[in-house]
Amino acid sequence: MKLPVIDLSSSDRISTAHSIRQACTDYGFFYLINHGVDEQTVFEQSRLFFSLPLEDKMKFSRDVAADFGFSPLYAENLDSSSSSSKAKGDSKESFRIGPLQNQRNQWPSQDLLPSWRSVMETYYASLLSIGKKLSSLIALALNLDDHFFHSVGALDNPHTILRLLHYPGEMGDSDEDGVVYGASAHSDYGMITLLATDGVPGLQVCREKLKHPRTWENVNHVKGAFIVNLGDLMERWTNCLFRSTLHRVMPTGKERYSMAFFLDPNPDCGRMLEKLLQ
Ligand SMILES: O=C(O)CCC(=O)C(=O)O
Ligand SMILES: [Fe+2]
Repeated sequence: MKLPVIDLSSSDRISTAHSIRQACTDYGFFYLINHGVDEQTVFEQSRLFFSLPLEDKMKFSRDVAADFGFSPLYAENLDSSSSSSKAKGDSKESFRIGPLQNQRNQWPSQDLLPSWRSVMETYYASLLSIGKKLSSLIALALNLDDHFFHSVGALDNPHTILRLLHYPGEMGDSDEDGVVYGASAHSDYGMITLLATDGVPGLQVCREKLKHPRTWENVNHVKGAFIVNLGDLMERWTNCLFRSTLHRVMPTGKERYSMAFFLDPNPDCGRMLEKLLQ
């Protein structure tokens, strides 16, 4: 599948906004290039964490209340329609980092992984800044003022999550409960997701989520590009003009790493929006 490419460094914001509008209407997915971030050292740190023995990783096991920290293999099933309680979860392990100021974040100690926290914090801050730039382009793409998402408070203490992912690469052997996925079919929930992948294939999208049987197309890795996709909230906010596209990760037999940054609004901004629209 050939997704549109958006150049974040282009000085022609109007034409960039036009391309974003087209990409979000047609696909809900696009590549973002020239964003100025090198994610290789972040991938290295992520690999270091996931290479730790399971018992060490479990010490950072997700705090249920805050949803931050480590989540082991099969702990999660992203496909809400696969309701069988027997169904095996997704074949991936993950580590979630919430807003940097959140006290519930779990950080491996300096003795364990000396550069981990600082590398993650720097990456997090860069992604937040890219996400904010992108949201002003998305506002322009919706024929709104480029400060729109700022002015409704969406980007004031936004609800951000950086999710480091590791797919061990085992081929999902199907059992009586069905296939084991890397990440089962889902759409993201919020506003914008910025995804960095390591070049190992597996990510697929389904452009027509209401059509059955579903057709899945591979999303290729483009070196240095983020894969951007929109979440359900953006689809809803735009009355389905922009798409929140169904996607999944299939195991290919190869180990795979990715990092998803979810930029979701401040949970209170809905009230501001409602007032604005009255
Ligand atoms: O690992 C990937 O490429 C996709 C991950 C994903 O879709 C998610 O975490 O929401
Ligand atoms: Fe996703």
